[in-house]
Amino acid sequence: MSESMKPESVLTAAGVSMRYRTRTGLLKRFEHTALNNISFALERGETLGVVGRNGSGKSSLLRILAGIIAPTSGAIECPLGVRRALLSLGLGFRPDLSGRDNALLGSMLQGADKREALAFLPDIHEFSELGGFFDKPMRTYSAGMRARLGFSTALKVNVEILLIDEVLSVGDVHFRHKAEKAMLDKIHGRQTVVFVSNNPEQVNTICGRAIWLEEGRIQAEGAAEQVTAEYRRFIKTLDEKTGL
Ligand SMILES: Nc1ncnc2c1ncn2[C@@H]1O[C@H](COP(=O)(O)OP(=O)(O)OP(=O)(O)O)[C@@H](O)[C@H]1O
Repeated sequence: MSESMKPESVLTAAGVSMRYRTRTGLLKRFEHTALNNISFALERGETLGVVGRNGSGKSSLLRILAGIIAPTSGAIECPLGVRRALLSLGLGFRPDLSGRDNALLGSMLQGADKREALAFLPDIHEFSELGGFFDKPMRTYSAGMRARLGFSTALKVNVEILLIDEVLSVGDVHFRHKAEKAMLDKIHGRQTVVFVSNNPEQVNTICGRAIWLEEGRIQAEGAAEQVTAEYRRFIKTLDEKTGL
């Protein structure tokens, strides 16, 4: 491959570890290693899937990639000015504000100026299919409705790296199909995405490359098809062990 054809890393994780300390009693602390020495490079324009069981460290990794929490050791290297947005259920919404105001705030938090953010609102309203609920406080929303608003807002805003945590797993089938199609359009438009899901089929459809996390370590990394097949085999073995 010539120098000019080489994929360009837009973010790298170098030996990232995350240990959570929780106080479990007056003199007792519990320490848990959620991520253990994770290293990978994210190429500009790629869609990287992250699969793994509950508690394997997927959300912790996304929050670290977004810069919301700092790793206990290791580092995330990302050039200054590269905008990252985390799309996650129940994150960052103000329950007493309406969907409209949250969409406005969310767009501005993700780097849009006020005029741009105001101009996004009709499209966000339409894509989310929230109808009259768009002007109701978000505390009245179901989980699926919150996901619709979050997804529709993130879709509109232009960030270099979109970090998506499980949001396609909620909402009804119609919205899921629509969201998947919109994601694929964005991906073809050279959006860089990290996509976390418990659903290997979905990762296979959407992602080119994938990482499988197991107990905070990278268990496999490579073409999405291969990694998800390995992950499925692992789940099947677990199912068999439990007599399922
Ligand atoms: N703030 C926290 N304090 C203490 N422990 C935490 C905290 N956040 C996560 N953990 C622990 O770290 C581990 C990884 O959690 P994480 O949410 O990253 O996993 P996950 O793969 O996203 O799980 P799920 O699929 O269930 O969402 C879990 O054992 C969890 O209990």
